[in-house]
Amino acid sequence: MPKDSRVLYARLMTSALERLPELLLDAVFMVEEGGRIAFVNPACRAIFGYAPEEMIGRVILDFIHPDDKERTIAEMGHVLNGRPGLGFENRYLRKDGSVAHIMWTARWSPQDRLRIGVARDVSERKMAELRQAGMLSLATAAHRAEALPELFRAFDEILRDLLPLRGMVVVLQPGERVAYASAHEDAAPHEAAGWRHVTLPASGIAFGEMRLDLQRPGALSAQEIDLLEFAAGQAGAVIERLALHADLSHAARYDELTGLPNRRLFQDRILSAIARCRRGQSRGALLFIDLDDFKQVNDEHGHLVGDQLLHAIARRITSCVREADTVARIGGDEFVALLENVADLAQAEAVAGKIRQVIATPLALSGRTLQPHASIGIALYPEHGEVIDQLMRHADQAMYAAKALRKATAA
Ligand SMILES: Nc1nc2c(ncn2[C@@H]2O[C@H](COP(=O)(O)OP(=O)(O)OP(=O)(O)O)[C@@H](O)[C@H]2O)c(=O)[nH]1
Repeated sequence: MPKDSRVLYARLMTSALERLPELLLDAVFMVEEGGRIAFVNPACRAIFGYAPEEMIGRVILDFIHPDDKERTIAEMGHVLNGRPGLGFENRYLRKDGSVAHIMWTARWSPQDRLRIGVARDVSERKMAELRQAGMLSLATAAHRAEALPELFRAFDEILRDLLPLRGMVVVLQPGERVAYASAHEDAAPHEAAGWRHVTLPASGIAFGEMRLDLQRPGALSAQEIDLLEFAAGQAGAVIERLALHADLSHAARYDELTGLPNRRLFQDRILSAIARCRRGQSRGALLFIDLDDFKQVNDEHGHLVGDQLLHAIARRITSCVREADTVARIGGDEFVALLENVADLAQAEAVAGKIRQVIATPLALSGRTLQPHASIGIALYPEHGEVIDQLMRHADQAMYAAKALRKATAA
């Protein structure tokens, strides 16, 4: 290099080096042993929102996010003991109150008795990582949820770390039923403007809304809106799954035509009724009710009228027993009634007589009048059996005997 060029180059280098603190995009700090800031370059304004003169002379810990103070003090101790700090990350509070995620390199200069630190704003990368982790947490919570309040409580907690969220209300259709609420008492009503409403969708239908009380409702970033929509999509899928589960679980235990418990649920009910009778040393009765000549109704008037009759019979039997008693449909035209705290056989017979009588009331169906009849067999706990099979067999046989007697009398 010619001498003139070398001189020019050296001059340029000196000038650039002199202006280096202003040119750097990272913030360079010099911090005294006690933590007081001795110097910071102008880059601090873009990163922290403060001018250098607002930071110099103050203790650096005052700017740190309260939750990160403890581990930052520990890290400072390591640097002071001569271990260079590389890649340490913590959070600072900007002048506007928002959070800045910072990555540090720092070393202790013994002869200057200063800690030299270079701070890089990694907020964008950090937020992207947190959002990614947040989405995973939302999906996991959605996968695990067995009830909606539990789901929205988890969502509330996850979203609070990622959004300026103050409170959340979830309303479901129909009827705007509030499924979850964590809003502050002094918050504006969640129907008011200022709350952000996000639709809960599933299979193209809106199930309701998540309503969010945000510190800056109008100024969410595209990524924050994506996150909210992801949460809403996950919640919609859970609502759909729980509704389907409720449907299936109901269908497994109840008879579709009459709405009465089916044979399976009846088995559970009779088991617990027997246990209660045993504990309370009380008596229970099992009534086996079978319609007479029901096949004829189907044959003469059609299956639909048969269905309507079964539905009406279910209502009629139910009207004769106490609320705590169980009426179930266990077969085509077979019903059972489970009566607890029965004094004696006479009392069970009185209920059976009432059922027989109510069933026999003439019934107008699709323009015809039907007069159904039923045969009823009774089994008493513990006299006729102490386990289900014995009781069922006894009631079944008693019903057949009653039916045979009726047929013989009618003949
Ligand atoms: N409409 C309708 N019919 C049903 C249903 N389930 C079973 N059935 C019919 O109920 C009838 C029961 O017939 P049976 O057990 O012979 O009883 P029944 O005609 O009442 O004769 P007895 O009990 O001897 O008096 C059959 O024809 C079945 O097809 C149902 O859900 N709806």
